[in-house]
Amino acid sequence: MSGNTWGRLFRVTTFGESHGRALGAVIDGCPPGIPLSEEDIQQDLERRRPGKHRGESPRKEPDRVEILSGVFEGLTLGTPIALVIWNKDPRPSAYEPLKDVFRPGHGDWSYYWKYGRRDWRGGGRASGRETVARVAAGAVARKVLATYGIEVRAYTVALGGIRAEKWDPAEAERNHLFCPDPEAYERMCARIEEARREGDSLGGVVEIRATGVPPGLGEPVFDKLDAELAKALMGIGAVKGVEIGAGFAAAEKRGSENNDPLTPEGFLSNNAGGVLAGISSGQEIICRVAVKPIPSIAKEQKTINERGEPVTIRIGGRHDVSAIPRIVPVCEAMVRLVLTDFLLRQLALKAFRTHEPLP
Ligand SMILES: Cc1cc2nc3c(=O)[nH]c(=O)nc-3n(C[C@H](O)[C@H](O)[C@H](O)COP(=O)(O)O)c2cc1C
Ligand SMILES: C=C(O[C@@H]1CC(C(=O)O)=C[C@@H](OP(=O)(O)O)[C@H]1O)C(=O)O
Repeated sequence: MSGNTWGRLFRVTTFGESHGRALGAVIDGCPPGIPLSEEDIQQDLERRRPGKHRGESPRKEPDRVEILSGVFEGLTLGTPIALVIWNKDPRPSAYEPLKDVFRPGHGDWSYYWKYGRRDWRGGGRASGRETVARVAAGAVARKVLATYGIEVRAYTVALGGIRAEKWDPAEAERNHLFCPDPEAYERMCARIEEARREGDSLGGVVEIRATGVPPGLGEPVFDKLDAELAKALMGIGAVKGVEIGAGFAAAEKRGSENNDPLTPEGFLSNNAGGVLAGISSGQEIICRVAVKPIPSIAKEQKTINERGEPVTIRIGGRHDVSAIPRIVPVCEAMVRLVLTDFLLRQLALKAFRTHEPLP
């Protein structure tokens, strides 16, 4: 396994480099009969696309997806779905001066040691641009999950030290805000602008919530739902930590505070974040990811080149000040891929348990 494929029953392979010809995904295992159009996928890609706001990379990528296979007369066929997004605005020449220099914090150094050579054009496959393919695949998962009433939404809850105090997704959606607290949103935007002027970058925290998840999704030991969520989210570039439910705060609580009491009307709290013993409890699934500041910054940094010589660099080019907000739809996509895979596994188990006849 080359590490480019995700999932067991709903399998996703992504391909492509940031400054190559195209990126894309092949999805194997999507059930037949799901309505799917390029427009369905496009709406998710639009939220991730660079160049929309100040503080985001100004690279102008239309990020138009083409469905090459697996869909006929507007419905999935059950056969592999191939999606492609052509790169329209690569500018590899901007990376010529960095060709043999390792940018601190990026994948240049570690890719060099793994492969012995690397695509120096913008981080190649280590680029955040790879996530366009995951968001495209995640849109297909969104359509599958919708047939069971499962929805996933994510928002930024902290950025550059500013915390959201409110969770008002309806308001955020109405005004296209990446943060569910409009007041914190304004301060976050100002903080991004400030960091941009200083030639620096910012990190933050994204919270992802999944509603409508039935109890029973997950596996008991290695493929625990929380383990797979953590793996999927940690697999996004710049993500450095994952919490489920109370997460690290659970370590500070007593059992009497941390347990979620059960009543005939349901659970009284959700410190578990919707996962018990690796299997969904039927409560909302809640995860948070810690996103590090963007490594490519205009401020002066010390590094070395491939000959081991010391070099001082200031990185120019078209970089985001923060992976937030563009990472928000990527987090949603990854959670959708995990839930879709587990939904299909549980449906297979349920059909067997109830001995549903085959045609
Ligand atoms: C949506 C998104 C956008 C990103 N934009 C940039 C960027 O403009 N410049 C940059 O140097 N890194 C950017 N990154 C972060 C790097 O891709 C990431 O730091 C790199 O792959 C190294 O991986 P690691 O941070 O997980 O160690 C972005 C990441 C994501 C997910
Ligand atoms: C192009 C996208 O993000 C890129 C992520 C990225 C990186 O190093 O991660 C670096 C920048 O690209 P470039 O290689 O052109 O300098 C960003 O623009 C995208 O997300 O579509």
